[in-house]
Amino acid sequence: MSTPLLQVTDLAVGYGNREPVLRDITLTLEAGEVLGVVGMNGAGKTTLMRALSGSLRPRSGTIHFDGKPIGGVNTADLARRGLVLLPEGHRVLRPLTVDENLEIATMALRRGRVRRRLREVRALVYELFPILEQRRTQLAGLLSGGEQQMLSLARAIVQNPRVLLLDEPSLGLAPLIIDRIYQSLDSLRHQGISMLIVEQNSERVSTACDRLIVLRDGQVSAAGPPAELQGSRLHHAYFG
Ligand SMILES: Nc1ncnc2c1ncn2[C@@H]1O[C@H](COP(=O)(O)OP(=O)(O)OP(=O)(O)O)[C@@H](O)[C@H]1O
Repeated sequence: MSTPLLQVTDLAVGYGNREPVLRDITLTLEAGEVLGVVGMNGAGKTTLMRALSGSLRPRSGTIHFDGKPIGGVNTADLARRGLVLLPEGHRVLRPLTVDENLEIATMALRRGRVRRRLREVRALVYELFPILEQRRTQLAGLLSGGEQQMLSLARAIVQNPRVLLLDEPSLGLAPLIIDRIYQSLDSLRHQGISMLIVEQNSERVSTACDRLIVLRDGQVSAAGPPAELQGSRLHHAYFG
């Protein structure tokens, strides 16, 4: 079997001197796969994302990306290697226009050929989200919540990810907009981007992922194909 893109083994993560929030976390993300991670409030989902994206150092255990250990590697270096986090909430530069938001994200890539990359990025992003093209000269802070989430996702895509870590991409959005976001995730998947999607509610992510992992109280309480994690099994995994 090929090496998984992400391999997390016996991971423990915590804050300060307190007891670890996450314990014994073992999971894999294969190339081309979409993995859903769900669980109720406080289960540790965001903490997992922080550990995977380099903002929290593991207490113990290992994280490998593309076969190499990455525990302790910082977020910017991980993004350059292709492991990119879309954090919770809409991270856009509110006083700048949509187009400027894309431009800044592209310039942050540091290497040359920014102009050419910017042309590619615009073509890709505006095909994925035609509404953003209509709004390209509008200030990001004046966009709707859904449009800000699209722009936030666009800024992540600019970084050319191999793996996208998405922390509650549907948070606070209307059902129609959530569908729009998930459609775009589906097309990114067809472009070869692997994803780990965290959601509090399993309903929407279950339709989009190959495998679902449930976290409860900092540990994996169930894992399997979404079709097998439903009803009382899912309820028990969430609540015990
Ligand atoms: N910066 C922090 N400092 C200390 N404790 C924290 C910090 N962030 C989270 N925690 C604690 O870690 C535990 C897990 O929180 P986390 O945010 O990872 O859960 P979550 O599953 O993402 O919840 P939510 O769905 O509400 O975002 C909680 O008990 C929380 O209080």
